[in-house]
Amino acid sequence: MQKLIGYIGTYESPASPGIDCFSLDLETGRLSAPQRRFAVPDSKYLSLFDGILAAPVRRDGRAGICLLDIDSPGDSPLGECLPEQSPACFVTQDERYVYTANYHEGNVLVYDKSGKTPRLARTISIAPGAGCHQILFTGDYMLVPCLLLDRVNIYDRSQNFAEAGAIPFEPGTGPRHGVFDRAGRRLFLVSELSNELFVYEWKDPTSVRLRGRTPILPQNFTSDPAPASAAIRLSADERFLYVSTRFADVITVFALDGFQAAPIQQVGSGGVHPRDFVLTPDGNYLLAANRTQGGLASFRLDPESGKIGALCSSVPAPEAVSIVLSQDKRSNATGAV
Ligand SMILES: O=C1O[C@H](COP(=O)(O)O)[C@@H](O)[C@H](O)[C@H]1O
Repeated sequence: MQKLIGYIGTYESPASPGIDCFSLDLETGRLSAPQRRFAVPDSKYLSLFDGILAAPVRRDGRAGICLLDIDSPGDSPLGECLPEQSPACFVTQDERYVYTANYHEGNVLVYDKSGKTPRLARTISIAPGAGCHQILFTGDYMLVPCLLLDRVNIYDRSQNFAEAGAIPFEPGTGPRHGVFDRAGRRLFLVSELSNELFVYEWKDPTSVRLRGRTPILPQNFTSDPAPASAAIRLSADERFLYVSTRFADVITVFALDGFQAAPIQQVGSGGVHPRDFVLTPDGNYLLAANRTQGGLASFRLDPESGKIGALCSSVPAPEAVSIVLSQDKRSNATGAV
């Protein structure tokens, strides 16, 4: 049986005190019931790189990041660094550094993970209330969607993170998450407040051209609370784009043709509050992390049309915030996670 192993970052609650682990059967789409894997409170957004999970953590009134070895049998972090007041909402990493975006503190922190314990190497303070929500890299440039400033800030890593420009938005747009295509030419951004998909042609920070802007929801759609688009993912073949919207509780599929993005389908996320979702590397499944009801839900994808098919499986995942997938090294083993 071919399986993928996944990890779920969560907001801390009695039902979600740490990071859970689950498996996905790649033949049937069946999910195993998530089980506690790491003792990390408020792990929220996970990043997996070379077998190491980086996650936010909150401990004893302090916050920061921890590093976890997914191959170690233990449930404790390899190391932690706690310089923050509240955990970050986004984490990413490369060979040497872990980068966090903190919505509440309005900053980006860079941690050096070359030692056993991560060390704070750099603080890029933007502004309290900036609502920094994500970090994207293309070439030497780092982009930070600042949801509450209606701006995506751009920094030059090769120049010690010097400011290199910004992409401005109209007030009340709320840019939240984005994704570049592999060529680094197209930048797709989703806005949480105006619920739109923006398509940019990127050359460098001085040449960022808006090529398309599409509403994600039907024109008169209302909900209480207001709809809040969240995650955005590009299919491996770069033909389709997927966006989740909380409070509408839908995933919207866009077909891409160059810089054109046309909505082709909108389906329920299998629960309530789809804060994150992922696509499996084989292009056959979409897994949605519904935070408040419905938990983790797996859907069959049609790689040809890009459309989302039947719900295959759903399992409880209270306070799910993010999902990461890793190839199961034991994919032919019978033992479940
Ligand atoms: O998407 C959102 O995220 C922010 C920040 O997340 P947090 O995990 O750091 O609290 C949240 O506050 C905002 O309301 C929400 O829409």
